[in-house]
Amino acid sequence: MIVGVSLKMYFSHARTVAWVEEVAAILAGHPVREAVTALVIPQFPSIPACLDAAGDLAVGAQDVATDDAGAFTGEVSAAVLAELGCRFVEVGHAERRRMFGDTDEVVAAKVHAAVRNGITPILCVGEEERLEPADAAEVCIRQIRSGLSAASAAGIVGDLVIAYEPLWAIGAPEPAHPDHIRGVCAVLRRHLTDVPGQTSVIYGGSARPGLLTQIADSVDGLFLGRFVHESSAVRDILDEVGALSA
Ligand SMILES: O=C[C@H](O)COP(=O)(O)O
Repeated sequence: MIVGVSLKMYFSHARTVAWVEEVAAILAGHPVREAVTALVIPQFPSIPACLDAAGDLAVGAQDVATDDAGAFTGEVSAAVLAELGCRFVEVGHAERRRMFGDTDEVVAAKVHAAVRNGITPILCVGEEERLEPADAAEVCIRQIRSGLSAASAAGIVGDLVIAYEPLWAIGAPEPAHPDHIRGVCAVLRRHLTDVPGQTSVIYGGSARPGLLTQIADSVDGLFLGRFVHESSAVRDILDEVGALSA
C-alpha cells in the first residue's frame, strides 16, 4: 500500500518540517510501517530538511524539469532531485496542466526525465467532468499512454505510480463515490498489466480516513491532500491499512 501526501503550497517551511517529524514518528511506531510506502511531497526548498526528518517516509517533488541540466532558469532537474535523495516525483497534476501549461508532450518529457534518473514518477491522470467509469477510464488510459510515450520510445523501464485524480474531486468537499473509483481503477490496473516495471494505482481527490477501506480491492493506496493536514489523520489511515491486512 502506498500512502502518499502532497502538501502542495499550503504550509510554511517550519510547518512542513514539523508535519514531517510528526508523521515520521507516527510511522516509526506503527505496526504497518514495513507494509506501506509512505511518502510526502513538500515544496522544493523544504525537500532537504524533510529528507533529514523523514525517517521511513519517502520524499518526493511536486514537479520536475524536462531536461537534466542547462539553461533552464527556474526549473529543477530530476538529476538534482535524485542527488538529494528524492524517490518520487509528481508529474502532470491537474493544477500543473491547468494553471502552468503542462501539455501532454511536456508531461511525457517529465516522466522520461524522472525514469532516466531513477526516480519513480507519480503520473496524475483523470477526467475533467463527471463521466461513467468506463468513459473516465478511457480518458485516463489515453493520458497514461501519452505520459509514458517518451520513456517507452527511449526504451526506459522503471517503476510507475498512477494517481487517478478526477479533476472534479480535487479540492472538493467529498471524494468521488467509491463505486466510481473502484470502476475506474480496476480498468487502469488491468491496462497496466501490459506496462513493464512495477506499477501501482492510487486514488486522490479529497481522499481522507475511511475511504481506503471502501476501495482497497481496486487500488494500491491513496494520494492525499487537505484531509491529512492534521498529522493524526495519517495514523488513522495507517490503522486502516493494518485492519485491511489483518
Ligand atoms: O495531490 C493531491 C490531490 O490533488 C488531492 O488534493 P485534495 O485531497 O486536497 O483534494
